[in-house]
Amino acid sequence: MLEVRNLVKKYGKIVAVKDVGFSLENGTVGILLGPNGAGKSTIIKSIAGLLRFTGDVRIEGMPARDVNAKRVFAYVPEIPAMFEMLTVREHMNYVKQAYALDVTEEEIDALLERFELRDKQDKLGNELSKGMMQKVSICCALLIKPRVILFDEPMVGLDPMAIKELKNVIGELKSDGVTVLISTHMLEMVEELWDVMFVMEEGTIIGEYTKEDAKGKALDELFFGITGGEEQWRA
Ligand SMILES: Nc1ncnc2c1ncn2[C@@H]1O[C@H](COP(=O)(O)OP(=O)(O)OP(=O)(O)O)[C@@H](O)[C@H]1O
Repeated sequence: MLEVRNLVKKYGKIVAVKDVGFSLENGTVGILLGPNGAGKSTIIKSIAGLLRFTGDVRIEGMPARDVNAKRVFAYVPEIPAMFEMLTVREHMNYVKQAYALDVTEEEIDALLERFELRDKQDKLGNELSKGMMQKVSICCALLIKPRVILFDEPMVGLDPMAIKELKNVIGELKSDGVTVLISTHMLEMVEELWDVMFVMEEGTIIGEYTKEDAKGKALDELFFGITGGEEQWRA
């Protein structure tokens, strides 16, 4: 479960996130939608503990900064950060050791296989394409077996096979009761996955809809309805 209360983030005089609050139950997929600059990444980075902010963020009921919360939390950033001199497999082993995970080499093999990285496992971080880095980042996040996972624009830069696999993974996480929050512009990619949609504009959540509220409407139809139409979005 993920709970966010009274989240405010300022960059100097710019108030990027204005008193945002929402919660996501176990086994639900929340989607953060909104135009460029709405504050989506700032929310994701605040939850991930990468920014100073005011407010309260709880992971499985624990303050997000608590080490026990961090143990069950994973974050896949928009721009993957690699260790230049570690191979793909060494990245996985690094996470395994840092989190003292009880995962086998076979489990690592299976994850690498899923994301077509098995034959790239000996490549160094600085020898990878952006899409490969993203896939390594996803594999490292999944290795933790998190209870709460955040994805910032996860589909951008992935090839169709990886997008398909990622969608399968998100479906499996959901069935396993994991809480998933995804920030994205690619509405069509998350159409079958979402349970709750949070529409952001200028640092606030201006609309929150569940799949039941949507009554079969497509995600883009709902989104453009709330934000004032497709023309405004494209402007
Ligand atoms: N490091 C920073 N310093 C100053 N202002 C920032 C910084 N990062 C973001 N902002 C500002 O905060 C606001 C929210 O930005 P944020 O990146 O959270 O939006 P976003 O919804 O994720 O946008 P996008 O869809 O373009 O990724 C914007 O006005 C942006 O200019």
